[in-house]
Amino acid sequence: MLSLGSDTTVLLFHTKNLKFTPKINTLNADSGFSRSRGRLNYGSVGLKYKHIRAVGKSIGNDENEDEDEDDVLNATIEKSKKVLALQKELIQQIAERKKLVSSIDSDSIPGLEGNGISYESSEKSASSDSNPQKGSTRSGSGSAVENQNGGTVLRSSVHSREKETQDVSSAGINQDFVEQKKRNDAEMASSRQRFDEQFKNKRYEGKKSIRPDTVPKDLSSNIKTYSQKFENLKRESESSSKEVTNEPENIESEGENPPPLAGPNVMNIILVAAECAPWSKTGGLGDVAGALPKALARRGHRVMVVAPHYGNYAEAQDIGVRKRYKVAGQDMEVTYFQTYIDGVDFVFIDSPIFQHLESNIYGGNRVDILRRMALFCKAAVEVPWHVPCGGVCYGDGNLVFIANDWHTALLPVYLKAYYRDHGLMNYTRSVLVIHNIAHQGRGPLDDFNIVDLPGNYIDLFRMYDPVGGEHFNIFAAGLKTADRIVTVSHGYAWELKTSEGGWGLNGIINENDWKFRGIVNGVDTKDWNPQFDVHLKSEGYTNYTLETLQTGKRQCKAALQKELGLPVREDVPIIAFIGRLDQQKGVDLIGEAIPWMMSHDVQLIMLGTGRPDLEEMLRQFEWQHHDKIRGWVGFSVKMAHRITAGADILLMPSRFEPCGLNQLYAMNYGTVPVVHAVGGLRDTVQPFNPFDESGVGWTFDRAEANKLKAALWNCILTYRDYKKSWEGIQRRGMSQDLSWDNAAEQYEEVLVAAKYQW
Ligand SMILES: Nc1ncnc2c1ncn2[C@@H]1O[C@H](COP(=O)(O)OP(=O)(O)O[C@H]2O[C@H](CO)[C@@H](O)[C@H](O)[C@H]2O)[C@@H](O)[C@H]1O
Repeated sequence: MLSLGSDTTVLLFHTKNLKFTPKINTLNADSGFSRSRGRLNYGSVGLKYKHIRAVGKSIGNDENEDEDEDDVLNATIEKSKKVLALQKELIQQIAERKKLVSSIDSDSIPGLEGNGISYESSEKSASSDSNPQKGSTRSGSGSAVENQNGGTVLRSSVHSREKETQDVSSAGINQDFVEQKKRNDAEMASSRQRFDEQFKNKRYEGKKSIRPDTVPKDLSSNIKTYSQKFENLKRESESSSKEVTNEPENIESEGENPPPLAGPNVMNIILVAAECAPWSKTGGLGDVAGALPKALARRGHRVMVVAPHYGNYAEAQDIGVRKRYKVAGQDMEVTYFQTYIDGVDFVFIDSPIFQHLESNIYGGNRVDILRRMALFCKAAVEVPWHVPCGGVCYGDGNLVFIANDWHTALLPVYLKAYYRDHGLMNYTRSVLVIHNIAHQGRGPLDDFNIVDLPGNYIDLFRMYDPVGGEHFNIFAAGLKTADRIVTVSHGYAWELKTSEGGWGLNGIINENDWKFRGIVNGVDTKDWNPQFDVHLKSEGYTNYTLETLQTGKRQCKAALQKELGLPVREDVPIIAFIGRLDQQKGVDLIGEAIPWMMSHDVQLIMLGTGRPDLEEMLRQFEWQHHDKIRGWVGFSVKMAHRITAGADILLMPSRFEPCGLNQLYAMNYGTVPVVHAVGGLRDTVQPFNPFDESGVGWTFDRAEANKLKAALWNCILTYRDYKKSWEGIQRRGMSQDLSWDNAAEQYEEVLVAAKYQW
């Protein structure tokens, strides 16, 4: 019989399933060998399954086989126990680490007052190990301590903070600190890496231990028994770990889940936006800020959204952290509110200048808005240092910010000017997303004084165009400074590089083409899903699915007609428009087409706010055609959902449309889009082809009323006379995977590219 020395770190197996090359240290030949077994060393992938036996197929008598299977089972259970012990140990470490960090004063970040950043806090906050600054041991400023996991944290005092402020040089940055910080960085990074690896390996081992696909194939017959025993062990472990702390519940249960989809690319991501649904929303940006982070979190990343605190949000708690920042020479205090929903940390920055603006986010004069956005970006960059989420700050290692539109385009600039230029936040990157290039944060060059940057930074903002002459342009500076640029569709990515579509920034975008990419937005399939939509649960509306499309939609249509006081008729097509009333959305083209539309048997429902003349136009049309038109002037999320469900056709004659979300929502609800083939609309609405019954809507190639009418007419005809084709269009629209998951995967590629860019 061929046997193995039982203490050898060895493998004996002849399985085709395991592809690594084993080291055979000891191998004793014997007669009557019936199977191979031994120990596996997975060292090359960081796993040490020293006590698992890999059992080869087959040969041998039954008695031995039973015995061996028992052995195998016992070995597997033994191994499971060990993995659980490891998990417990990890949980214990986390609990201890939490205790440690909560006892640490976070005020260890040096003052950068000359650049408008000041640090005066009266609270205690936890700090992450990954923040190299916090490990600074500059004399008098604090003492670095190594925590159990190899991370380093700093104790500092109010005294030390004052001293730091005095030490700030005329350039605004403490040079002593920077030098010391650079020396510490390497040490800190390797200590961080040690911790990460230790953590990762333990998590991985935990996962490996129970995923059937990681158990050698020959054990498959035992998996059932094994799983049963493992479940018992797990339950045991669950009850004991809950006593330690409630947070690691996730970590422990990770053993049950597959590894994160992001695999080794898992990182810390902070999306920063001026609006975030459902708390604040004027349009698509709010939707994206509310949904994309959740999809990134589903891939295994640690994700945070930072938005201003415009109102009192029931879910968010004041975490008691206070910081002060200077904006245009004025000292401003911010506080932080935080909540955790669907795997994402939502952090709201509170300041008197944001309060009560929830329905007027971009209100006020140019300077007011600029001051708000400057304060917001300054505070947002430091959130990973100051705001503990689940007890631990994100820190600035392995971190990527996602800034959005001109409102947060200052963030990449601050990240560079205040930190990266001074050897701080070395492992932090920024990505800037263009949702709409038409708004750029333009102003006179004097606006540079408001953003508090070193004089040499003015050139990043300086722009010239034939209309505005020389001016100050925030978007331009953000695009140049960000590590990567994304826009929200491929079509718009192409358009942005043209003089017609780039709105003066096409030159910069072309120069930075190497770091620029289009990624089509997705749909929040929890919020915008006819099956679960909370706005369809009352007043005659109903939830529906692909299977119940016909009955469900019919019921929603009747409820909508009833709610709006239109004749309740099943046979008349309802045409809808939802959106901001401005030049971009082409509402005026609908206005031009209304006399023609009214000559046909249709109903038209328009929901929007914006330009006063266009709002007035909506009211007028309703007044003139009261039996056929409803023009709802206002912002109503509930009505947007109900219209999307109850209408047959959604009109989007946008002059330009970076992506467009309403057409995606419409298709999800079996509502057929008729759109101008531009930007993201062209990417997402495949025109109907009656010959092969393909496509999901209608498109027209120029933003002109006649083109709109022609496309709409074909659509109405199909609705009336070709019911089968109509249903096919609806079904194809609903069957698409429009979720954020695809987009999140592509964002991840961009974030990884940014991470490895130096
Ligand atoms: N009166 C009203 N009442 C209730 N809800 C209303 C409303 N008016 C608009 N909405 C809602 O606001 C959102 C609008 O999203 P869009 O993507 O169509 O446009 P927006 O131009 O704001 O976004 C920009 O950013 C997004 C996100 O990247 C891009 O898709 C888009 O092309 C770009 O112009 C939708 O959720 C819509 O239902």
